[in-house]
Amino acid sequence: MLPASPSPSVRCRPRPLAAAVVTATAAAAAAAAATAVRSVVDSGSAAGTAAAAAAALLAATLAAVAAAVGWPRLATNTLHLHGSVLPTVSGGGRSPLRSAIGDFVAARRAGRLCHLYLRWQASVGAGRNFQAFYFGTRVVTLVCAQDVRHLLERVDPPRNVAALRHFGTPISPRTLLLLGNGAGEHAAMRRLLAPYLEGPPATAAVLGMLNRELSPGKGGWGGGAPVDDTRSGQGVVSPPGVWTARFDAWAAQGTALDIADVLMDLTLGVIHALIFTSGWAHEEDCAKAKSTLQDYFTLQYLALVPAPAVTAPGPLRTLRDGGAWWVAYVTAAEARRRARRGVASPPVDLFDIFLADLEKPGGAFGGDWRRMAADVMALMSAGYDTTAYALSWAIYELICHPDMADRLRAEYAAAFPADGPITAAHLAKLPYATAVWHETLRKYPPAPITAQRVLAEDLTLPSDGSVLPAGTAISIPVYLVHHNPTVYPAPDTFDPARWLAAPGAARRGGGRGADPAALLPFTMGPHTCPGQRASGVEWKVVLGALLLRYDLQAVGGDVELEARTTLRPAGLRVRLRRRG
Ligand code: HEM
Repeated sequence: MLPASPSPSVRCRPRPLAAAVVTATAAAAAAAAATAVRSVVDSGSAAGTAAAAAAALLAATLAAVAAAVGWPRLATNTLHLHGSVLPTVSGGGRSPLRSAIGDFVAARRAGRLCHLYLRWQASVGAGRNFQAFYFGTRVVTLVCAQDVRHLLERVDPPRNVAALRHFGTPISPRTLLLLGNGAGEHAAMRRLLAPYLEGPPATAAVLGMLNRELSPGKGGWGGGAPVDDTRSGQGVVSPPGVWTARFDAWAAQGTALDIADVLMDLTLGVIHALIFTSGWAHEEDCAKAKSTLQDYFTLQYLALVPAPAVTAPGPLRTLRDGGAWWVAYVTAAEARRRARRGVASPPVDLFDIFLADLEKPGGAFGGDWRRMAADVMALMSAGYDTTAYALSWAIYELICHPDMADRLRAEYAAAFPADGPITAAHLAKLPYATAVWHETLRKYPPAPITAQRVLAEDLTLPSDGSVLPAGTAISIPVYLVHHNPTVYPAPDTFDPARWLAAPGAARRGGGRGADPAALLPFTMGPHTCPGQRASGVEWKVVLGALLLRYDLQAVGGDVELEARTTLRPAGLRVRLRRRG
């Protein structure tokens, strides 16, 4: 997933009146210092003159430092120069001198970012937008769903590229994740992806992979009576898919699975199938993809931890280039293989679409190979942990709520085909599973704090008319939006039924119905997640396959919310027991 960043990159914009106030204050301080010096000089003592001059210099320096450091707070909170007075969080970040950055870094290290944001929210009041200072720089945090939607859908400011640079620099700085809307490059890329990734082809690719690899074999999806697979007269009985065989073996051995890890592997295979369906034999293909990704992460890690790009010394730069080269090499090798086979027309998968675009004058990639390699890696790495965590959290809640698991099982058993592949039509018959999907994403948004944005122009917030100046960095903790009790009553309760009642009923006092407009796990607007359709299909099929075939049991200690870039159920170990 995209890394959230605390990076304090933008200073509040000075305005002429405020500049005049600060200048006048500094001038007054200097005049006072000069008067002090003059009076000592007039008294005639040489030692006294030197001491007074030093004291005056020190005082002037301190005044200048205080003015510079305190400027954003003074300008915004005291002088109202930026048109908005948002509440400031208590604890760290109350002032430029007591910066929030220490709290942020400590919370991120400890995997407690959501806890920190909840504390901040509590200090300013539920559902209120707020600000925090990071060494004199203010970052505005939007929590009001109406403002978040307006920002993302209508304004769509670019992500904070400086804070995200490490995500794309190793391969290309012009990967999808780092593109603003300049010259329409981002929009062109999304147009290229949309017909496949956001339409029926993605559903078909995900279902194709899962029908094959999660196939229950002779028992059929319902896990009931064996289906006659020998109609062909050849006595062939279809074996379970490779993933089903794996799960069966773990169940037989009573293995306590780190289910999030296991599901990350499975999801990587699904995303890989989206990009490379017509590639090598699938198993081999996935193993290669995994090792490529692992190598890439290792290189990225080695190259980018702690030095920022500008200060990275030679060897680190070389490593970074090594990562770029490696990904470009792997992508080019697959392209060569396909060229030998001949270009598929119409394209079969995303990689075919990318290759065709590269050939086209004026294509979305502008003929740039490295950009394509970067986007292949972006797609591979953006979605595998998020989907896996969404599945893992649902499993955790269903273990805690056996009644919900039973209801879901009954729905899946009725909807999934007794024999043959699962299709989109089968998935459409799962209203309760859809409610559990929404409630899981609400309570545990896999990307709890989305990538920071930077305002290109002044923004008026629709909720209260606050004006945020151009250059302001905006943070969007979706986790807080989803835990706002005025929007979602009893936000800590896992209650899929919210999504079955009439929308908005809760706020009108007529029931528990949740407001879909405040559900933002994939964010909104032009930069919204393009993988949401694929992840939804995978989530439904995998959950159904597991529930129908196994009883799920949690083993081990407490499950903790581990919130760094993504939201992991730390400590969740699950044992499977074959049903029936
Ligand atoms: C439950 C699963 C997932 C969640 C919760 C999720 C969430 C998100 C979020 C919050 C963003 C950032 C949007 C923004 O900055 O406004 C994002 C972007 C992105 N996601 Fe996902 N994602 C998921 C699965 C996937 C999958 C499966 C893929 C790939 C097949 C994927 C590919 C991407 C890409 C490429 C972007 C960048 C889009 C752009 O910049 O235009 N995601 N995702």
